Amino acid sequence: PVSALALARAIDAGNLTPATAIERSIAAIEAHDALLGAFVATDFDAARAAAATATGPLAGIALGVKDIIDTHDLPTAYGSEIYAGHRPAADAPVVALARRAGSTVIGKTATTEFAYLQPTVTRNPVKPDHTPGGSSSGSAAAVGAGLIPFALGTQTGGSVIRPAAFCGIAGFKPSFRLIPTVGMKCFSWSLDTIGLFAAGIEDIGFCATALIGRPLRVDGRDPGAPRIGVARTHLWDEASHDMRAALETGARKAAQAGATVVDLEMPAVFAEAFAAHRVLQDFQAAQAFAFEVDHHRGRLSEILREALDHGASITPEAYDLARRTSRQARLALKDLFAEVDVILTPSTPGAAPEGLASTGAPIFNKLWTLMGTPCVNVPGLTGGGGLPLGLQIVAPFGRDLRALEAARFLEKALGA
Ligand SMILES: NC(=O)CC(=O)O
Repeated sequence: PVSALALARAIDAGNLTPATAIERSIAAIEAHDALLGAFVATDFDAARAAAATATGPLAGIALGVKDIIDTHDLPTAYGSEIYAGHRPAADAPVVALARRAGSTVIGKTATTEFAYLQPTVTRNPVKPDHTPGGSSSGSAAAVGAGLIPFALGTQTGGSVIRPAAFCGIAGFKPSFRLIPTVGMKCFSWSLDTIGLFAAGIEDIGFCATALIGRPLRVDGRDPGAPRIGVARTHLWDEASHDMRAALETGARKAAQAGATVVDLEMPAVFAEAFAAHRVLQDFQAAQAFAFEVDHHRGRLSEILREALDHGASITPEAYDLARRTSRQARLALKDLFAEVDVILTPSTPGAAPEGLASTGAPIFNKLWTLMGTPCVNVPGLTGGGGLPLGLQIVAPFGRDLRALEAARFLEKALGA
């Protein structure tokens, strides 16, 4: 993968121009994307024109925008034929902010249908006969393949952390509502979160700082060793042998690097909140997609129709109970983080599944998306067969810098 921070430093030093940096990304996309299938729309002439006058911290940084997020100058189809050729009148605010910071939107990256579970055509950059994960498939694959240094994605279940893990790159799902979701096709208004993909943790911190103007950089800093709680969760039996070994390796190397590492028992309320995620998500999606169900039901995938029908069957009382359970779990987080700074837990059940029929399971992500806590995928480990395995760092709500600092600590402890 290409480091956004290294590119920005070369440009700042006058050793590279933004135009040349963008040409490199264009050449890489032209050379490799026919096989990878990471992009669904590009406009290289517009990208060249933007790069020629780019200024700001992200000048020369080619940005891939997940096609669930509106752009005014590129079609936005949300991964569905229903919206083929759809041209929003305006950029989503997150895209406008990225352009304002100097980045060049080089294309729209492939999303699964409406950012749910029906896969798109994108392949895994490490092993093309495996899935790159979803729903931010194109963004993770494009960064993982080194085509671009920075991409935007979204997460409602596990759609940033899981593909980042499968593609061997850094993924950041910030605290809920840190970045505006306006202009992103809504799936669930209580869960939808915009996230970032980049080569490593320092690149994420650099891009996030430039994008939203918060001090989130972790390069050139040493905040000290974090106190880490290892959470195997109630889903531990679903983790593969490789992922179990990876978590133990991450815990051991963090301790060797000076971190305090303890095992965390997750109270039952978190398993209840995990179950509540589906109720809340599907209930909201059934309403968010009322238009598509009423006008284009036959053009929805079976897996999405099932979720929307399930959502339509949920009573307001059951939905309200799910919200109460979520609130109880968020309150219980205070106790969980009493003795530790961050939580270490798997990013996925294992390595990227073979084939493109599934984007894998978001089971190690959904709880944290519901909690609204900042999550970071830390790359660096691999399983049998050489596929990447990601470890997830979770920090308390609003402690995004702490999440990134601990993620950088772990990334260094793993050898990067
Ligand atoms: N939208 C989502 O987050 C669903 C998934 O995890 O793939």
